[in-house]
Formats: sequence, C-alpha cells, structure tokens
Amino acid sequence: MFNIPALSHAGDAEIQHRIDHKTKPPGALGELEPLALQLARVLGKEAPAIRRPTMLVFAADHGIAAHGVSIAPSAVTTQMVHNFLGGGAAINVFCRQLGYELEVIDCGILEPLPPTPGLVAQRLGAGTGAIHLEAAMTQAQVTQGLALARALVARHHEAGANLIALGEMGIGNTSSAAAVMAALTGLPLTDCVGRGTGIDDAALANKRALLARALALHGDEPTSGQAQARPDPLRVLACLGGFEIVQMTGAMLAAAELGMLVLVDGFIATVSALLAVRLNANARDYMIFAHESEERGHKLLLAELGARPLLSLGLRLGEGTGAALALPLVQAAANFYNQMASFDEAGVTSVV
Ligand SMILES: Cc1cc2ncn([C@H]3O[C@H](COP(=O)(O)O)[C@@H](O)[C@H]3O)c2cc1C
Ligand SMILES: O=C(O)c1cccnc1
Repeated sequence: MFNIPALSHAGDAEIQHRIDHKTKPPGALGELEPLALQLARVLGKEAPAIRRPTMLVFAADHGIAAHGVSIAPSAVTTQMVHNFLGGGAAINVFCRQLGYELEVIDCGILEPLPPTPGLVAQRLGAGTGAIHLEAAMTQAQVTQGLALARALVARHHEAGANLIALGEMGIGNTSSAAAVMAALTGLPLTDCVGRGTGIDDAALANKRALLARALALHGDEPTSGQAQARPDPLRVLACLGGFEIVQMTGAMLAAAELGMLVLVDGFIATVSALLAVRLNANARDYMIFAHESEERGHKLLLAELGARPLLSLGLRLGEGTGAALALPLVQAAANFYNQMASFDEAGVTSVV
C-alpha cells in the first residue's frame, strides 16, 4: 500500500566520523548526536536542513465520548477547531513562535464548520461509533482516510516541506488510543488507560470497564502471554480507532514514503506511529519522538517502538504541542552537524 524505502545505513561510518570530529569530547552532545545521524540519513549527509516545518492537526469526534470517559463533551472538539482557526490555542502560540506552517484537518468532527482558510475538510463521517458497542468505522473508511492523508502530505511535500509534525484534537481520543495500544501490544488494559484530560477515579474506572468491553466485543483481549497472531492493524483501526488516528497513521506512512521526517507528539500520535510501523516497519527510521507525555501508557508505548523521546515536560495536552516544542532541538542537531568546526578546521588538538 505504502512504498517506503528502507533507509540506507551505508553512509553511517562517514556521518559518525564527521560528528565525532567536531570540536567536543566524543558523545558530549548527548541525544543530539544520534539525532544528527538520523537527520543525515534521511535528508542527506552533506548539509541536512529542516525546510518549511509543517504542523498538521487532525480533528475528529468519538462515539465513546458520550459515555463519561472525558472531562469535556464532544462539542469541545468543534469549539477547539474554531479556536485553532482563530489562532488562540496552545498549538497556535507555539507554531507562531517556532515558525511552523499550521494546517487543521477536519477528519470527522460532529459539527462541520464552513470553509475557512487554514481548515482542510477530509471528513470520513460525523464522529465514530462508540467502540464498546460497535465498530468505530468501516474498513472502507480506513482505506479512504489513509488515501486522503497521503494526498495531503504529498501537497505539503510539493510545497517544500521536509518535516511534518502531527497533532490531534478529539474529545475521547485517549480512550480510542488506549484500546488500539492494548490490541496491538497485548499489554494489560490497566497499563494502557490513563486520565486523558484529567478524569477522576470513578470516571477512570468507567473508562477501563468500557474499554474492556470494547476489546472483548472485537476479540482483542490481552492474551496473558499466550502466543497470538499479530493483530491486523487495519482491522484494529476500523474496530477501535478514530478518524484522526487513521489519518495521522496515513500521514506518517506518506511522509516516510516521500523521505520526510516525522515529528511525533504525545500518546495519541504515538499510537498512530505504532500503527504505521506495524503496517510498514520501514516507517520507523523517519520518526523522531518529541516528548514523553504524562498520559499513562505513553512510556510503555515509546518502549514498544524503541523510542527515546527528546523532552519530558509533564505535558498532557496533545494538539501537537510537544512536537512543536521539540523543533528547535531538531534544528540544533542539524546546525551543529553543518556548522561546528572540526578539530582540524579549528586547530584544536583532536581528542578522538
Ligand atoms: C479544552 C481542551 C483542549 C484540548 N486540546 C487538546 N485536548 C486533548 O484532550 C483530548 C483527549 O483527552 P480525553 O480522551 O480525556 O477527552 C483530545 O482532544 C486531546 O487533543 C484538549 C482537551 C480539552 C478539554
Ligand atoms: O499525550 C497526549 O497526546 C495527550 C494526553 C492527554 C490528553 N490529550 C493528549
């Protein structure tokens, strides 16, 4: 479906040599060093640079949100999309500060907005089915969502972007994401389910119970260590996913296919990253994990992907905020690689 080239590691020795011969003790730039290696692999080892960084915020509603799993009602999804378009949300502030292009994608909010600059309508429906009662969507909607996201990313690639960051807005989407995580990993639901927007203990117990029902309904209960065939990510998406989760997954796969970097935000975006990697393992090489969210489950999810997040700020917002904040670090990795003098160039006695 997506044709993602396996990233070549043939130039690694040369790239690492260049990093090691910068005027610093070996390894002293910490996590920025493997990040520079990744940038050089993806963008080319001569002068990797981030061009037209683009933040895509995918919005959709969730049927399960009507069943007491969030502090907010579904109406807040549409209200926040309004806020994004008016420039007043956290993600707007950070995108302005950091020089991101920002686009908001309506993947299926309950109350569609009139055409507005900055808003792209790629609606797969008007909210998903409540996953503890029925499938979230049909397989055809999953296929359509992946295709729409692919065309969207192609457009940004043509406009000159070589890095996309992904964020989301959708009341109830930590429920859907936790269910997908449990289905894909086989981890106990209690390890995957968190407080999302900040629900209390009673609502958390209800959220866990509903998600246990959802997994049982769709045959995705944890196997308690028993061997089970790897679940089909497309089926899991249809049964338990969300319209924004589908399109984020498609956008990540499309970006990798086009040789773009993918900057991954928090819990929900990382669930899409896991889906993308399960659909095509080559996608992993293009992903940068921005931060570790406060949401329960995110640490284990990152571990499942072998990811070391750049930041740990206690964020639990979504919208792409963590991904936005990590951009300067990505740029710093490219800049040290491109601009720092080597021992030879600076006349500093080499320590390697
Ligand atoms: C005002 C407001 C702004 C937000 N921006 C992101 N989210 C975040 O919270 C939601 C997920 O949490 P849950 O599963 O508990 O509903 C998503 O919309 C996510 O992006 C927000 C939530 C609220 C209330
Ligand atoms: O980690 C996230 O992305 C997150 C956490 C809580 C609520 N919304 C998003």
